[in-house]
Amino acid sequence: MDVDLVLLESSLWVGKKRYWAVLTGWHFNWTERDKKNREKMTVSVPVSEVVGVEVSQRSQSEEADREFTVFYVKRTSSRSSNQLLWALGRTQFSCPSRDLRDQWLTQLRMALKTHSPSRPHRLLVFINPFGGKKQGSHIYQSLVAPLFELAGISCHVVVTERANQARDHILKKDLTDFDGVVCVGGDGMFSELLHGVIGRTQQEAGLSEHDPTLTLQSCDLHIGIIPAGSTDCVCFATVGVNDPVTSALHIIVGDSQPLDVCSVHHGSSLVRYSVSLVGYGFYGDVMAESEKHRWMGPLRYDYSGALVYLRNRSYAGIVQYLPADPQLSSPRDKTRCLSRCTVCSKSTDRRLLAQSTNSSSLHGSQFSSDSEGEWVSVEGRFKAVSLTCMSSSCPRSPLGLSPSAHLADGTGDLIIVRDTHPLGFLTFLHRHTTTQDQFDLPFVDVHRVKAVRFSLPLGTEDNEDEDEGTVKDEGLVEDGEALSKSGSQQHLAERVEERGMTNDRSVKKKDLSFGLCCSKTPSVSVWNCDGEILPYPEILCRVHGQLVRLYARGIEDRSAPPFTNCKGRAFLHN
Ligand SMILES: CCCCCCCCCCCCC/C=C/[C@@H](O)[C@H](CO)NC(=O)CCCCCCCCCCCCCCC
Ligand SMILES: Nc1ncnc2c1ncn2[C@@H]1O[C@H](COP(=O)(O)OP(=O)(O)OP(=O)(O)O)[C@@H](O)[C@H]1O
Ligand SMILES: [Ca+2]
Repeated sequence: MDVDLVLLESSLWVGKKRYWAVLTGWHFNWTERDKKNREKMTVSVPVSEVVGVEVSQRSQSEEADREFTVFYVKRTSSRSSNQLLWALGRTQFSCPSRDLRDQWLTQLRMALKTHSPSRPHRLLVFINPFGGKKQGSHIYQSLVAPLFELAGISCHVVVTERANQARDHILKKDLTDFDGVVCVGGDGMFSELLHGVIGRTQQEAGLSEHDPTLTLQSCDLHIGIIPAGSTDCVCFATVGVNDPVTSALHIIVGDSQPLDVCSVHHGSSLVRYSVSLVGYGFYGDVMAESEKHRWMGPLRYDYSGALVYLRNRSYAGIVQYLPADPQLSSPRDKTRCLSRCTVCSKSTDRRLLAQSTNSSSLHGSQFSSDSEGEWVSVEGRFKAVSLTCMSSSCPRSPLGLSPSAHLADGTGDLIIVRDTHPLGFLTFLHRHTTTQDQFDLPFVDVHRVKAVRFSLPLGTEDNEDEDEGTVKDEGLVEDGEALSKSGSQQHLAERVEERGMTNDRSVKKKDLSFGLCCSKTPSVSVWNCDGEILPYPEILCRVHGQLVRLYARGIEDRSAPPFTNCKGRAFLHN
């Protein structure tokens, strides 16, 4: 039963105003009282959102000895975008006596310990000094580190010197002291942490990541994201805004958001994990093109997007998918996955039930296609084929690639854009930036799925060397590790070009060797996997429900009804 017992209550002063303050296990409330002792507005802070409590920093004086300051999460609106931000609120209280001040300090600190137990105490922080606008180190030092210090979190900070350093650190070093890992960077940095955390967990559980039918072990180590990249899609889609202070506060209060992860396989090897976009055709070509223009920073995507759009390419392929249960939800049901989403909670319940009824546990058990239903096949020419495990909203597209996708329902949304005239495709793209339905177009289909397979029709040029062997055989996976960006990304991009798959330069290369017969546009594209290029078209994707946990709580619903206090009176939530 949810009994909200009073731990401490007394009169307190804030400036010249007198308040009646009440601390229960769940809330710290203070209500202004006028001279006639009538109650005015109450401010209420959930104990779970108290960041810290401090004695007065002023030089010792009798007055200062009776003061304490409470720091807490305060919700504000961004002036430019009207998004909900979290900021640090602070209120300095003055007590009638030093004794009472000490009681408040003790009770508040105790309430924090007992009623907010999932907070991290020690974090491993990786800063990419070169992500986005190269502000990672500055953002961390000026905005984040002071908040962690205030909250009593101790951090081991690694400023990366190379790509994949964070991933390798997580895979190999002793992590026993850490409650979570945090990246200061963009989606690429998040992806490093994702691969490190999943890989480490499977190593310790003795499970092979390469077998797409295995149910992987979900990861306990939480991941925090301080956005400092170019797109920061994972942060935006799980928090609702790209703001370092908001993200730092979600980490401090120990929020926990499960997240679906898609494993991408080629031949008999795992290639990568993805949480946001596995995209072929347009998004693959944009990523391949944008790697050549990294120096432009975040603008490279618009520039490359326009170039690729103007090329007006489409690609032949066979898309097969395993549909999710249509009774549970639909990508066109116009709902949004918000904080405490019921669709995701039901998925959690089903997972827990499956675990408890399975004699051992779900981990390591087989995902059998037979028991999972029938594969559906679609063959044709496509402008874009995209799979996303979540909405993939970002500042460029505030509702995302699939506005009704769920963060933690164990499914992904497959978006198939068939070949169409350029104006139609532009309409589709443009709708990502508005509230218009991008799926309400005759050449677009969207399906909620558990797995996807993509292959090339027989006779497609790339088939010649595609079926030669696994990814490993081609030397693209080193020691069974997932592919990585930057250094190896460069290498991959070169290989892509050599194979004449993505861009005009590659066509020229082919022209040199094959003459006129190959002056047509490339017949295959590449996959964009959360910003990484996969230079072979034939892949199998499987969605793993709630494989990792982030320090986030999903997007908060701004239209939620106002809180009421224990006496039923309306009050302000800080
Ligand atoms: C008319 C305006 C159309 C604007 C269309 C905007 C659509 C935006 C959709 C964004 C979806 C982001 C999904 C997130 C993916 C991340 O995991 C990944 C890693 O960070 N980022 C990208 O792949 C980065 C992908 C970036 C894709 C940018 C595409 C920009 C298209 C611009 C088209 C211009 C046409 C102009 C015609 C002359
Ligand atoms: N010190 C480093 N030097 C070079 N590359 C690095 C370094 N540290 C990390 N990286 C790599 O840089 C890549 C890009 O970084 P990051 O994701 O932080 O920024 P971004 O690409 O600008 O943002 P986004 O991924 O959101 O588009 C990552 O894939 C990461 O592996
Ligand atoms: Ca999902």
